[in-house]
Formats: sequence, structure tokens, C-alpha cells
Amino acid sequence: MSAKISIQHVHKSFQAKRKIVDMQKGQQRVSALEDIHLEVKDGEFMVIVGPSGCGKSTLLDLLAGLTKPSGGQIVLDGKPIDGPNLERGIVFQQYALFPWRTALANVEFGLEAKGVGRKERRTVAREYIDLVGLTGFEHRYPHELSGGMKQRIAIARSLAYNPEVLLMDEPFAALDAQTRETLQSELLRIWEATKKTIIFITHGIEEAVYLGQRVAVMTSRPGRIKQVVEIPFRARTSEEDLRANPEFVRLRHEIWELLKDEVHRAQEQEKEKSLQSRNG
Ligand SMILES: Nc1ncnc2c1ncn2[C@@H]1O[C@H](COP(=O)(O)OP(=O)(O)OP(=O)(O)O)[C@@H](O)[C@H]1O
Repeated sequence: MSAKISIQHVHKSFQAKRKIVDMQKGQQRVSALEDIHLEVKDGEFMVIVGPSGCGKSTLLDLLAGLTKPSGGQIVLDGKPIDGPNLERGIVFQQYALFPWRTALANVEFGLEAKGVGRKERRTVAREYIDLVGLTGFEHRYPHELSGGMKQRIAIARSLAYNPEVLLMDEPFAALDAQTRETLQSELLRIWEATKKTIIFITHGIEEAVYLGQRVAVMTSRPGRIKQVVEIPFRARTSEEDLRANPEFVRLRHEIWELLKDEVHRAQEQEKEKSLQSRNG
């Protein structure tokens, strides 16, 4: 099967802050991502996991078209991504709902931008609110909803305008453990129902193994793809508790083995950074 998204030898560097330039003997740029090469198939659930500061959000911003690569390119359905577009829905860690709009009006937002008429907008938005299990809450405002409910609305909003790809940047990180687990299995159900291609970014190894058909493990900064691990569970949405399955435990361990040196290195980088800013 041909790739839905093809990330082709992507590099991203940023202008270094002055103190860091001094430390690195005049080097003007800091490399955040180096030679990222990854293909995501149509309808695939791809998870990207990596240590803090390895460039996960930088990669997601590039996929969203919010920034441009310093080298290489990202291709969606054969066309290079060159800006934000409704063909890619994004769900961030912070809910990013419009506080002045009801749940229903939030979900209608992308449909308005697409020029869908009022009546159809309402019908489609209600369908997606139903899909995320929030029928009855259409007229609540974000401040009247729990964190988990807000994130469900954010997912409904991103899916309602029928994007080709759903990009998710640690969408459940701010939720409590029980809500997170519920939303993880809800997301699998929604993925099965909609057959969307999903790229999901996380810190969490357990979350990665639970959700992903493949898990791309990143190195510490500059972020590279260290290895892509296949997660071969057949019936991912079955009632069986996947987390207790010995194969699940083995895969979680395999990913931790790949990650632990990177996490250690990322922690060292953090220490160095804070020393630099204290001494600067
Ligand atoms: N606009 C920017 N200007 C300069 N440096 C940046 C910029 N954005 C990101 N960086 C640097 O690029 C590196 C990667 O950052 P990024 O936020 O993508 O990492 P992350 O893996 O998402 O981190 P976390 O898991 O902590 O959210 C970091 O060292 C960060 O300081």
C-alpha cells in the first residue's frame, strides 16, 4: 500500500539563543530534528514516542504545516505540505476550545470554515458529538465540562470536517489516569469507526503500545527515528484487558529498553541547559 504521509529526510533547526551560541563557539543554529524518515499508511494508527525535548511537538507542527522543515519534505497523498489546511485535524494537549461557544458550536467550527450550510452543520456536529459519547451536552460551554469531556469535544471538532489525517499532540497528558484510560479505548473505537489515519504523539510507553499499530521511538535531541516497533495485536478494541496480556508487557519492555538511554541523555541536556541559563 502506498504511503498516506511520507516524511522524507526532514531536518529542523532553530536560531540558537545568544547564550547557547557563546557556549557552542559561534554555532548559530540548534538542530531539533535530524533526518526524520517515516512513512504512514492510509488508515494506520502511528504513535511517536520520545523523551522530553526530543522534537515531538516540532515534528507535529511540521506535519500540521504550522512551520516549514529546514531540509527535506513531508508529503500527504503525493503533495508536499506547505501550510495549515483542513485536510489535517489537530488535537493538542490543552483543549483549545473556544470558551464563548457551546460544545455544538465548537464542533461546527471547522464546518463553517469549509462553507457547509447551517442545517447540515448542525446535523454533522450532532453526529460527531454522539460519536464521542456526549449527546445531551451540546449546549454546555467549555467551562461547564470536565477535562475529559473537553478533550472529547476537541476530538469531535477535529473529526467533524472530515480531515484526511488526525494529528494528536499528547492529547490525554493533562487528564487523570482513569479518564485517560477511558479516552484511550474510546479513541480506538472512534478510529475503527472512522478509519482515519492517526499520528499520535506521547511520552507514555504504555499509551503508545496500547494505541499504536506501529510505534516510532525517537532519540534525544536532535530527534531521529531510532526504531519503529510493530505492535501486532489483532483485535485491539476487544474487551480483553490488553494491558495484562504478556505480549503487551513484553512490548512495553522492548520500547523502554530502546528509550531509557535517550531519556537519560535528555535529562543530562536539560541539566546543561539550566546551568547555562544560570551562568549566563
Ligand atoms: N521556536 C523555537 N526556537 C528555538 N528552539 C526551539 C523552538 N521550538 C522548539 N525548540 C527547541 O527544539 C527542541 C525540541 O522541542 P519540542 O518542543 O519539539 O520537544 P518535545 O519532544 O515536544 O518536548 P516535550 O516532550 O517536553 O513537550 C527543544 O530543545 C526546544 O527547546
